Amino acid sequence: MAIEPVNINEFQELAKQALPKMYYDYYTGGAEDQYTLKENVEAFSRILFQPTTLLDVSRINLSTTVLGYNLSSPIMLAPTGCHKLAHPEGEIATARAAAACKTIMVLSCVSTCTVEEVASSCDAIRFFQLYVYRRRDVSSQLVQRAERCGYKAIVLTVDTPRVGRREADIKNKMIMPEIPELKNFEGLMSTEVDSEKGSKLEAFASEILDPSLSWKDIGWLKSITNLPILIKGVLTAEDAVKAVDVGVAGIIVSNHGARQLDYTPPTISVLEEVVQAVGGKIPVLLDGGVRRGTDVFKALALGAQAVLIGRPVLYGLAAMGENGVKACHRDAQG
Ligand SMILES: Cc1cc2nc3c(=O)[nH]c(=O)nc-3n(C[C@H](O)[C@H](O)[C@H](O)COP(=O)(O)O)c2cc1C
Ligand SMILES: CCCCC(=O)C(=O)O
Repeated sequence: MAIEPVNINEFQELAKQALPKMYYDYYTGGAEDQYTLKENVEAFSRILFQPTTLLDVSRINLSTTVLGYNLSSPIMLAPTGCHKLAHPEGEIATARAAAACKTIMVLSCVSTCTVEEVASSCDAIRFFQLYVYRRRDVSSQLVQRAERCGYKAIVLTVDTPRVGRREADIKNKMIMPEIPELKNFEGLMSTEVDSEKGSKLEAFASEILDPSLSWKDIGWLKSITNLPILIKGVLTAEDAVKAVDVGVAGIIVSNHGARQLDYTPPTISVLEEVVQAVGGKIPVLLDGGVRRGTDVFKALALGAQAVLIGRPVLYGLAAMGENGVKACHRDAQG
């Protein structure tokens, strides 16, 4: 079916046609029953507008700022792993699209282009997403490399003490990280997995991720970087208050695109609670299920400074490379 995509769902269809089933399932899937996966999208549909009319909308301005950086619209690119599974140019194509769209790209630390390659490919504003490894020295070297090559903030993901049970990946025996290489770790840590059963990603992650990560480690992270730190994976007022107390620069309300703990609430349903707890002290961002402009508007109306899109970027990349990412960023406004 040759279609001219006009929205993210149509890009998803193109990505499905373009990708081997193993990779499409990895990108699109969620954890366990995928209850939260559906809810992330459907919870947006349950919020309706009460529009007022006869307002002058002849001049509108979608631009905003995040941590002082100017964005053309309040839609950033969420960190997602392994872009070379979608397209041979990998994260470089994504970064170029981010630069063209004047938005911020958050580079995943499980990327298939190195932090340096992405940095030198274009002048996109980049944040660096961090997982904390059992080998703290590997985490700190990555943070220092990101800082040296101009990343503007560290996004610490806190919802992944281990990788969620993604049943499609288990069935498919998902072979990432062997193909393609997780280039950031070259010379730092082996990415070979000694497991013939199930998802290699899950086996790899349980070997490397530090499940003891806790609030006290924010102090450690602050001690190794001067960059502002955002915490990604907050879903309650209680954690939002703790995040403010430990002095981070921002919060991302996220359930990891429903790939981690299933039966967490859809992100849009807890946004208001988090925003109220934060009380304007630091910016609150949101990701999870954002597929079009009305979703973005709902998140802003409930207090988010901006949103991030995860899968839409991968669908665009798989369908049409850099141009596809640009088109999906545009379609997320429409
Ligand atoms: C294939 C895939 C890989 C991801 N990899 C990462 C990652 O490396 N680090 C991270 O913090 N979040 C990761 N995420 C979660 C995203 O940053 C984001 O929270 C989520 O995709 C948002 O939901 P959406 O896909 O519905 O937009 C990943 C998500 C997907 C779909
Ligand atoms: C070790 C984590 C791999 C990337 C990831 O976060 C995801 O697939 O959701």
